[in-house]
Amino acid sequence: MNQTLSEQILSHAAGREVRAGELVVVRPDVVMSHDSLSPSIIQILREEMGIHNVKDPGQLVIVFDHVAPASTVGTANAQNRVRAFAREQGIRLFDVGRGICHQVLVEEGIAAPGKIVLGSDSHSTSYGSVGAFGAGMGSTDIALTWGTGRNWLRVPETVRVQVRGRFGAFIDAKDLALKVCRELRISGANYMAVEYHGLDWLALPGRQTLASMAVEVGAKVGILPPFGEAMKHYEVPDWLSVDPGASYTRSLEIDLDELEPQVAIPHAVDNVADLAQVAGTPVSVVFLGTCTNGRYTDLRQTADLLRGRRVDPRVRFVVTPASSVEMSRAAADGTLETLLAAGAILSTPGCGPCMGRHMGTLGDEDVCLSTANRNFKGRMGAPTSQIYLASPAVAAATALTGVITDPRSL
Ligand SMILES: CC(C)[C@H](C(=O)O)[C@@H](O)C(=O)O
Ligand code: SF4
Repeated sequence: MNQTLSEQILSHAAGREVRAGELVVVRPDVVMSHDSLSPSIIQILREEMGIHNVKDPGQLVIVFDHVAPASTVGTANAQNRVRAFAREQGIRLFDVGRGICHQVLVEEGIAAPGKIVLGSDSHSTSYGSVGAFGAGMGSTDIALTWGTGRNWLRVPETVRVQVRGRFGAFIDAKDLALKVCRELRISGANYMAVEYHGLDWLALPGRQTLASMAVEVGAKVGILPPFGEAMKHYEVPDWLSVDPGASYTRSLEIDLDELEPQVAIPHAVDNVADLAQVAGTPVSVVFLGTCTNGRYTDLRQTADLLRGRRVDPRVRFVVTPASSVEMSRAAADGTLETLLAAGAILSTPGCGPCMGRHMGTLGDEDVCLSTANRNFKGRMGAPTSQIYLASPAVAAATALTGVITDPRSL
């Protein structure tokens, strides 16, 4: 034994004991793709690889989330082609409005402890929130898996993040994720797994925030052991455990008792500072959403801070729930009503303006405080726009004042 979580999962899949650095050929349990890349995956499969049918339709899932509903005739036609392909091949498809792929696969129980879930999306690290080996791959690799049912992987080395203490008021998993980006930097865990320990008490949404952002330090996988409160209804395979003898490439310790609200400053996710350093920066847009922070708990926390107040008139406050399920929960208990009464603009569940393609694209000189995971130049629209990344609590405080604000000061 003496294995990291990734080594255990890949050993199980390979049918032999493997170690970091080895290559394995595996049959992933799930292969996810979305509206953004499925058209090119179909083209690569059929035209470049000359394979007409997918090997195992039951292994595949397609989710329409990136530009959903379609914004142009081109995207509408592309989505229709993917719908026809999925019907013809018998592939499960979650259509427009169901939500962001990473949220949907967790909600549906498709991503589960010990499974290998490959996705045509870099934030497929998200599946590590439930103890799956979740990894992103490009269109060609995903097409190969569609055609053969298999793919190869290099067993990743692992960075261990040992967490102590508890979050202070208005500080949460997003601040921890940004702090990890600050410490490890953008390529600090290139092709590695980031394994979080000491968070058995953390609820599922926070686990998802952490796992989704692992890719921002270059990681192939971001994984939390599937044990503790949030995982008590999950079935964990008996071969998967936390192995005290596992060896890690690097260990990082973070004390939550000392963690301040963190903000990523334009234009890099690892350009992170304590909020105090950027407090008072004026913004024109606040965006609450994405696979990192668009869940019910994020909406609820924001609504609690906005209740009975109005968003600053200089700010467009865009809210995009991560899924239809999260949105329904927020509708059922008045969370949405509170957000709307405060002046929020509500959009269809999905990626929303995260990639700048629709529903809130930034114009020249716009400054956005976003709960997303990336703030690269031009990511949400105009190259002259700027994106700051922070937690939902910071987003709420900033929406109220029109300048980057510490929620503890409200
Ligand atoms: C469109 C997709 C391939 C992309 C990704 O891989 O992450 C997107 O989801 C993103 O967040 O930039
Ligand atoms: S919400 Fe943003 S980061 Fe997440 S999958 Fe969609 S585009 Fe990518």
